[in-house]
Amino acid sequence: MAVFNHVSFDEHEQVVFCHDKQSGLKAIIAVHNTNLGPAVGGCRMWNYQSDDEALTDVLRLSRGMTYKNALAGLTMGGGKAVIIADPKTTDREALFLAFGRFVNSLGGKYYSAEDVGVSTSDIMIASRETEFVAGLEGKSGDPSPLTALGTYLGIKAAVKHQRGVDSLKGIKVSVQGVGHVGYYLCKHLHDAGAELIVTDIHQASLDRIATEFGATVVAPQDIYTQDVDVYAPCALGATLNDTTLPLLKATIVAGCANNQLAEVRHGEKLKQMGILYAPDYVINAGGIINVSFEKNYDAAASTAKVEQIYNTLLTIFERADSENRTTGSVADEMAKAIIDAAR
Ligand SMILES: NC(=O)C1=CN([C@@H]2O[C@H](COP(=O)(O)OP(=O)(O)OC[C@H]3O[C@@H](n4cnc5c(N)ncnc54)[C@H](O)[C@@H]3O)[C@@H](O)[C@H]2O)C=CC1
Ligand SMILES: O=C(O)CCC(=O)C(=O)O
Repeated sequence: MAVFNHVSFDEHEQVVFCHDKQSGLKAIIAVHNTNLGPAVGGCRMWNYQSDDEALTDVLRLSRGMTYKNALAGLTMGGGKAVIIADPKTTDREALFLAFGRFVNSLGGKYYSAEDVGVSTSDIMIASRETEFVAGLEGKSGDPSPLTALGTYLGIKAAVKHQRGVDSLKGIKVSVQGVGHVGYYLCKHLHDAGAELIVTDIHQASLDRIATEFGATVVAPQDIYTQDVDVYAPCALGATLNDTTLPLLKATIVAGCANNQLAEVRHGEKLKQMGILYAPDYVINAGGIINVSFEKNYDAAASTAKVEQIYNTLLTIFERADSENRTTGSVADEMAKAIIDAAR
């Protein structure tokens, strides 16, 4: 398994492979860039099919955090961790204590938090071994509601830019993945009068959304072909790829998932298809913004900063149009300027 020659290696500062025999923990922590401050990003727990799949994920996710944190105006670098294990594992205490010890061993170069498969209670366990975790109960807590708020405002910005309207009433949105963030996003969209078409691989999560928000439920493979205005990817990454793009009927892609584009060229393809893409790390920054308030938590200040995502996206959309570029390349250029200036 190559690291330095890996296709997703992007001058990462440090990649740490962690193994704890007693708990069985197998994890990888990737510190991408610390120009702006200590690397901060959540921990994902997933049933990776191979170590290489886990490495690819953590390299891509940590790079995304560097760009996300920079563009959100945070004095934090980018990092991420993955734990190679079934996210439904019930015996989690030893695992997260061991994870906390590895995070601690980095001495504050990397701060961890929640991501897919990892909840606030897991991070609370890790916090018994390290101070370098965030998203704790009694402090900033679960980041998902703020990620959902930012994503909802990002959808509004995209609709405003493309159609010139402020309201989401009657707008059809397909949501792929109704977990922590997807649930709160559906609530915002439902309250705003949008029509929801949802999918997930967990029936119980779907039942809740159908009951509470009157959403139409479709099978996972059918989500791409829905006749909707907006497709909101809110599960795992790389769902915008050669197979799915030709199926899309939506004219806007705006969701909370990290690493939505399988490759950069899929951003070009979306542009050619006339589909407005809200760059993932811009629209989904609400959680990390909330986490950045961990030390002196101030809900109003956090919410106000998350609300800035709306204007940041409008700026990106307008620049992409006027310069005839993809929204992703405009966002990357803006983020890189901030990261390089801090070097
Ligand atoms: N939780 C947060 O605050 C943040 C989350 N994100 C990203 O947002 C996405 C969702 O995160 P969470 O809601 O926290 O995770 P989650 O694990 O609570 O929810 C993900 C949902 O997607 C479903 N899912 C998985 N594979 C699927 C498939 N093939 N088709 C349909 N559904 C599928 C899962 O069953 C689950 O319900 C992830 O990509 C995460 O990295 C990004 C920023 C912050
Ligand atoms: O929201 C979080 O839990 C931390 C930030 C993060 O990992 C992310 O934005 O992907």
